[in-house]
Amino acid sequence: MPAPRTVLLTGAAGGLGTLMRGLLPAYGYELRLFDVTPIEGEPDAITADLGDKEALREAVRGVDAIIHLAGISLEASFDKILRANIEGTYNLYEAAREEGVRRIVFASSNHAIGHTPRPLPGDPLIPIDTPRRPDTFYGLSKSFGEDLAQLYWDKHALETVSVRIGSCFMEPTSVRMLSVWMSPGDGARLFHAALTADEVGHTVVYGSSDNTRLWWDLTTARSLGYEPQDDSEQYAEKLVAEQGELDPANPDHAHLGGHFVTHPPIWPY
Ligand SMILES: NC(=O)C1=CN([C@@H]2O[C@H](COP(=O)(O)OP(=O)(O)OC[C@H]3O[C@@H](n4cnc5c(N)ncnc54)[C@H](O)[C@@H]3O)[C@@H](O)[C@H]2O)C=CC1
Ligand SMILES: O=C(O)[C@H]1OC(=O)[C@H](O)[C@@H](O)[C@@H]1O
Repeated sequence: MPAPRTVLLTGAAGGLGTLMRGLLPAYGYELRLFDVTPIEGEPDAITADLGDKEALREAVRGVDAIIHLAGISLEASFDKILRANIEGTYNLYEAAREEGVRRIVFASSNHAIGHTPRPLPGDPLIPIDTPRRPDTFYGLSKSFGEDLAQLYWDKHALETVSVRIGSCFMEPTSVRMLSVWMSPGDGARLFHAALTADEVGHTVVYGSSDNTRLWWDLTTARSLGYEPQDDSEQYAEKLVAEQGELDPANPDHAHLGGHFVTHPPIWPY
């Protein structure tokens, strides 16, 4: 596939979308922005809901690829998750199929496998083909998104890289995040690799930096050409001093999904 140039960025108003709006243009992409929340200073951004099939069809028309970040990013009622993440992602894939878009990079999440026990020091890394074990309706919607991506590859030759993102923020803010953090710079490197790698079919990868305390295997991400540059360990001393090391007897620390397993943060809207 020729390297994409015009890329639709859904969820462009959100935290990750804002970081990627800042970083991806340096790779030569022209971003078309889409979000239900208006974006200040971006008069050309498309302000629409993932439930608006006509707006989606227009938004995807003529783009070379899509980075799909839009949706509810924490736990919410099943009805809300159904509309935004399940139906919304389906609507996006249908629009992409109808308009002949060749590749989607899907923001999946570690919460699709959040109920997996976290590896203890010395245990093997979690492989990419570990069974899905969602920790929330939110994680379940990401599991659905990965299956939808597989269906659209097998049936319609629409390619996807599903990125099971750990935590992509400026800095890690918890001891758990030392294992799952993806620096914004590494996030942009990974999205760029996912947009440009040859023949990805449907490839699932973990999205994180090359953290000293990494829990999962980055082999499939690296196979796309991703070369992470960052490691959360520089933040470890401060965070461990404040919070202590993870305690395997604490249910909030026992699984990949952390407190999403026991006390998931609820989406505010
Ligand atoms: N930031 C992170 O560390 C991680 C993020 N992700 C995924 O990456 C994506 C982006 O995450 P964040 O930026 O952190 O979330 P966020 O909540 O800051 O941004 C999500 C954006 O999607 C938009 N949105 C929600 N429902 C919509 C709808 N029905 N139609 C159109 N737009 C809608 C919101 O307005 C918001 O701007 C999400 O899909 C999230 O599940 C996954 C794992 C970790
Ligand atoms: O596990 C995590 O830390 C992250 O996972 C996600 O899927 C959420 O969208 C993000 O807000 C969390 O911070």
